[in-house]
Amino acid sequence: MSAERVQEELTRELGAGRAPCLADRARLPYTDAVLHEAQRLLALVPMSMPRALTKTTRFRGYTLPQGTEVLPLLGSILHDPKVFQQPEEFNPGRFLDAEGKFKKQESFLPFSLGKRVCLGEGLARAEIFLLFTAVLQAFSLESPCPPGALSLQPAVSGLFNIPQAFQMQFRPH
Ligand code: HEM
Repeated sequence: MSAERVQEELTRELGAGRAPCLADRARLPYTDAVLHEAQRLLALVPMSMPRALTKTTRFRGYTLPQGTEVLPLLGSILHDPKVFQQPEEFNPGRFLDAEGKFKKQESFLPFSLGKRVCLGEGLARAEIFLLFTAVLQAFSLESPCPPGALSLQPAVSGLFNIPQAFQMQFRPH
């Protein structure tokens, strides 16, 4: 989906007026979908944190001895083509149902899951929503070069996926 189209939809949904608060999330499904899709595509922590097996385990025909290090590949879940078709494309529609309501995806796991799930998930999700909605409601964002020329591939990929640096113009609405 083109950057212009996403921005148009966001401007339509957010409108002008006071900056949204967390209670507004439910009435801003498109915005929520855009923020989920940005997190999915970036996959900030692609390998989660290393684990070690506490006991010898049989898995898919292999015997893995106690102590084996395991790296859960969150990036491969977030880019799984069986769940997210054309996973390298930015498409907020993945998180919307036919009526335009926000649709949860079980495979949306940028914060991992289980006992060691990210402790800051609630805070991070709140901050992302509040910051982006406040900025997008007050400004139009424009790229000095054609948005299609910007690479969505991370500049560095390791423990974290670090996005490419790019320039952006902020114009007040
Ligand atoms: C978009 C932002 C963030 C993402 C995508 C993220 C993602 C993650 C991931 C994937 C893990 C590894 C979980 C695992 O081992 O299975 C983790 C762990 C952790 N995160 Fe975050 N995180 C974010 C922001 C934050 C913030 C803002 C805080 C604190 C205020 C935070 C605190 C922690 C802590 C303390 C752990 C270790 C939990 C444990 O091992 O028990 N994170 N995070």
